[in-house]
Amino acid sequence: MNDSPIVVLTALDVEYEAVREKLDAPRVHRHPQGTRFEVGRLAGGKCRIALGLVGKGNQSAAVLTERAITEFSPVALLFVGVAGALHTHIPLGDLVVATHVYAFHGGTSEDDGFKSRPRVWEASHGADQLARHVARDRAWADDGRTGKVHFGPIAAGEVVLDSKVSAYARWIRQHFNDALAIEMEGAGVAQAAHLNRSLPVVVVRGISDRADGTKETTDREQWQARAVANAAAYTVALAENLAGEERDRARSEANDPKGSSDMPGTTRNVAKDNARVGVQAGQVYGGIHVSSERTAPADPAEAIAGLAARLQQARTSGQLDEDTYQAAQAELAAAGETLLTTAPQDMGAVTLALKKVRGLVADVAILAAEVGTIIALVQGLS
Ligand SMILES: Nc1nc2c([nH]c(=O)n2[C@H]2C[C@H](O)[C@@H](COP(=O)(O)OP(=O)(O)OP(=O)(O)O)O2)c(=O)[nH]1
Repeated sequence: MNDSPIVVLTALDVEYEAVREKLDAPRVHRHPQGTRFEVGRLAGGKCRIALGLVGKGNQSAAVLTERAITEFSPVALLFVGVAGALHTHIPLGDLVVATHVYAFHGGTSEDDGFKSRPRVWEASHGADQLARHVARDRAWADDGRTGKVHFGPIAAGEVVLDSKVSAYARWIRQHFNDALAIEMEGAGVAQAAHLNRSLPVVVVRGISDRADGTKETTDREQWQARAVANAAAYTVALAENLAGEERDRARSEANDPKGSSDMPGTTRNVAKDNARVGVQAGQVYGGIHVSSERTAPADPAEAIAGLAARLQQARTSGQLDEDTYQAAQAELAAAGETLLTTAPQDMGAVTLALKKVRGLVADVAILAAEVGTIIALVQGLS
């Protein structure tokens, strides 16, 4: 089953903290270029979240969204943050979920004035439907939250709007009249998701100011923390639902109901060494998995090299945090080196290093089992 996480991105520390506190013992996942993510399961839930901080603005949001997608291959991407309301019927603390995101800055300046050339990204149908379902269900608001969820366009630009009468305010009212909220990252995130096979993305914003000249006051009244707490509660419920749908999809793919009764769920043909396996079938129903069954190499050095590659994969997929990964690789390298320089009857040091690796990767059962197999191989040498 696909255990890819759902990536949740935020711009401000207050937003990051609101999501982080929903995670059970998150582990740091460090990208080689220094970006730090935290990966963990939702407390009391099944969904795995990779949480990141992209900072303010569409440009860094786009670059770091791309980075997060490459790093985690998520099943969906959620952006959680605060925003200014553009319509007076949306009170502070309510949520706006983007049906589409306008990048409102595009345009051409001509002799007779500025002409709008916006770009727009629409939420995927499935994600939009699920987001509305979670909003209706309101289980996320069980702890007494009162915020309402509104669905509509969000305008994303490069300025913090804090006026009702400025040129920007007039521009947005005139050209993006149906936008419910304004913020600074949605366009970058949506663009990056679009460039990655239109990965489903949902932008969730808690309304923390009215974009009308009173932002300083509402900020002082802690509306950012209050609004984003609502947004985070809703978002984690949405993440659980998205992950649940993904599990259902994977399960139904595995037990395809169209499968014929005389075809068993799983047929295993294992070829070893140079043997060949042929399959003849008129019609095959259900998911087909073609894979070579990995048989453990008999050579411990080869087995150690293979394990090093799988440690790297586990780090990339978020199963191992950066510090654990580095420590395990260091012990494994020591084991590999000692193996090459030590007489077969004196393999104690190699076994000890491998046992340390096994302790470090104990949380990932398949890796721990693989280390166990290598230990047995090494012990067989002496
Ligand atoms: N464009 C825009 N973004 C907003 C507004 N309100 C709001 O919360 N946001 C979102 C998008 C940004 O991630 C972030 C900007 O808010 P901020 O509090 O950091 O803005 P600021 O630069 O005035 O804050 P400060 O550091 O000067 O205190 O919050 C708004 O009215 N316009």
